[in-house]
Amino acid sequence: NDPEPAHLSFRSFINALREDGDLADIEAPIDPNLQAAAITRLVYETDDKAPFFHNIIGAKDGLWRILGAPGGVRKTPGHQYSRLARHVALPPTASLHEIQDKMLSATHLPPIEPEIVATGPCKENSIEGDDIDLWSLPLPQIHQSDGGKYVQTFGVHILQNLDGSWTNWSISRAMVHDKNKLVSLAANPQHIRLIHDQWAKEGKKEIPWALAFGVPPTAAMAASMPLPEGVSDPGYVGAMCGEAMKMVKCDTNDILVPANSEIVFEGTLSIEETAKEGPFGEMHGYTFPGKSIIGNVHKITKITYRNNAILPISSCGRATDETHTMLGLLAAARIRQVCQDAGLPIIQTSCPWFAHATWTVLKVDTTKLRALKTTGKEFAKKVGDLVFNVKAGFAMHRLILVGEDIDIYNDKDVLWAFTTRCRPNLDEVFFEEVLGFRLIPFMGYGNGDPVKGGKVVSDALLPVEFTTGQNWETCNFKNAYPQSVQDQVLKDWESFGFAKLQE
Ligand SMILES: Cc1cc2c3c(c1C)C(C)(C)C[C@H]1C[C@@H](C)[C@]4(C(=O)NC(=O)N=C4N2C[C@H](O)[C@H](O)[C@H](O)COP(=O)(O)O)N31
Ligand SMILES: [K+]
Repeated sequence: NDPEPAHLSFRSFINALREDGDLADIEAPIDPNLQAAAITRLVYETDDKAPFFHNIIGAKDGLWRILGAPGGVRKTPGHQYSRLARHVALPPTASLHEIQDKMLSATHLPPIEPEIVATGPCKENSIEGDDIDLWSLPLPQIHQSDGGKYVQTFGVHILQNLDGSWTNWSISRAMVHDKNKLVSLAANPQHIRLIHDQWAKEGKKEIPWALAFGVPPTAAMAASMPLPEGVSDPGYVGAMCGEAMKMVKCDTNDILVPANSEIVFEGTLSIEETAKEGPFGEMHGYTFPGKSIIGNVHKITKITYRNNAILPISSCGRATDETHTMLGLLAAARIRQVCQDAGLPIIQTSCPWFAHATWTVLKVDTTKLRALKTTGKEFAKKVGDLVFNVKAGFAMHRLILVGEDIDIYNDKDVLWAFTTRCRPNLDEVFFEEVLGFRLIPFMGYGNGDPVKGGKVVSDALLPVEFTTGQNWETCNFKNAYPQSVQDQVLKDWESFGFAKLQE
């Protein structure tokens, strides 16, 4: 067991899940070819416990056990988001808004730079040079039609800009390309792409790189979040946790990795060498068999790993997996921050799972809105012009504006407001000149430019909310009856033979 708490140690995190009754310890031999990912996929689709595979067929010398669904959702009422909460040292009952708040909490704090330690658990074992043969490892096949073995679906890529003033962590998938090579996808406007292009412009041939699996959970959350360019993840996470992240230097380059990482791939990201990447079962729920694109090649010079190392995997696809609960939720969080920093009256933002991280719902402070003396059209354009031109907004293709009476983390509330308060076309502002997200099928496999436009701000605020405020009575049990009648109904409810009401 690690001395660090769950948010700072992947192993402590797994133990915390077990204590929460949120871990399925699976001792049976499990095939890394499809079986582990298929179990993980069904876990996401049934909101069940995180699967921990102790006996992966083909595992040797401690490589590896597998943990699936690190950021999945639970069906346990009141504890639906406890796995995400454990990533950020919040209680298992934490709400999505509280998890977003925690991830935004260091936005205006000075960074707490990492502490460099001489060694750590990630150095317990190593393989280097010609001894590296990824094909000999129990590589997971995540989906049947993937173009290769996606060993990387939940590790953290670590790169620095040219002068080392910025360290970027990010999660991007990568598949095995050769015995010591991976090929990854990171397109514009991702920071891996931006850093890659910076080095290329200086005529460099390769970039020092590391890929750390099984990092402190808070680090995985930060890696999934679009922090502003130039904000180093280690210092941000240090400020968030109130203590320096313990990092060790790679043996074959100067990149720093979390000292208790389960597995570390050290090496370089090639500037010139590219290879076919994909297809991959995507976050929007589709695989287009046989469709591959060109990715960047990473060359591994050394692998270091803990005894009995654990590989985390995300078997992404139809909701609800980490590409919705982390990518979507945290992009929405940054959209809130960007709006607030621009002085817009946005108090909460959500990313409904059913929208597969293509929608962000923004809750507006309509008292402040009325003080702006603006109209729906004007306000929607203002929000879209801001959000669709910052990195945090790149994956989102619809923003929905709603008032305070909507619980934006409740799908029924969101859809009720959207279907009844937003008049198609008249209450919507369309954006065709902004960056679009190719991975969404209506973009990459649809009509029109795959990487430009196709975005909209849907104003689901009624005009009266811009002038004098809500003038309607919601026609539901809580709002259409006097409290005395509601109390009587609730008192009699079960005695009349009805089922116990959920809280
Ligand atoms: C949590 C998560 C986030 C992901 C991905 C995944 C998971 C689990 C997996 C690997 C399962 C699936 C794909 C899906 C795919 C989108 C991609 C990717 O392959 N390429 C990419 O460019 N961005 C991805 N992200 C989003 C990315 O981490 C965030 O955008 C983050 O802000 C990047 O950091 P910077 O802002 O500092 O640039 N992958
Ligand atoms: K990031």
